[in-house]
Amino acid sequence: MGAVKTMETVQVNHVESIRPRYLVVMGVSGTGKTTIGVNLAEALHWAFQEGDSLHPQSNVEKMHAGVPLTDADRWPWLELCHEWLEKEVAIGRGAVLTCSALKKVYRDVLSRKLPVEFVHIKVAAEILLERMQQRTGHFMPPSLLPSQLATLEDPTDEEHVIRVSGLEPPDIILEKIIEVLQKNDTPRFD
Ligand SMILES: Nc1ncnc2c1ncn2[C@@H]1O[C@H](COP(=O)(O)OP(=O)(O)OP(=O)(O)O)[C@@H](O)[C@H]1O
Ligand SMILES: O=C(O)[C@H](O)[C@@H](O)[C@H](O)[C@H](O)CO
Repeated sequence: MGAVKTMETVQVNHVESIRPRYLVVMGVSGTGKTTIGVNLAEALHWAFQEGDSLHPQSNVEKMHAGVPLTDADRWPWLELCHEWLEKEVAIGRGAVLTCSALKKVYRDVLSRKLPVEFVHIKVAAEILLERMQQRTGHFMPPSLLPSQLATLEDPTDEEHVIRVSGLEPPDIILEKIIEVLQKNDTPRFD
């Protein structure tokens, strides 16, 4: 993939019409959560947090060693992610967090008492493997992709989920997400 186009090169009109929202860009490793999340937050002038940065070092070392995380490994991390979202909701400026959020119960932690919505990026497994193999300097080994896919509970039937294909170029994905945010402005109050 070529360098991700900066948002200046992407036609993003009337972003000011989008009210502050709190999005978790989710999906298995390699789907493009960071690539999309960073640029989405930049385009919307919202806060951004890389969920991976909230992992304790023990989790990073475990994944780097090719060992899948367990629920027990993830609960404290998910609570830190929730805490960040809660802080941003209180500020009220809009925010984007990247977090794999593989299971429904994980998504329930992230959205607990908060108007959190999810953007699920979907990419075919063989493309994910290729991307992870080509990626350099990242702690996540491609060998963990099968466990990521096996753990994922697809949020197909869940509410408050924006679904996008991660196969298109990042700038197109960004435009599509922003279009959905502009068209579907139903606040989440459950
Ligand atoms: N839409 C895209 N088209 C092609 N390549 C992409 C796209 N989005 C991301 N990539 C590439 O795929 C790799 C994974 O992207 P990225 O790190 O953003 O994914 P991620 O979901 O955050 O991964 P992880 O959860 O492992 O951190 C990177 O090398 C990135 O440049
Ligand atoms: O829940 C998990 O198993 C982990 O969070 C992984 O998803 C990593 O964060 C990420 O994918 C790094 O590549």
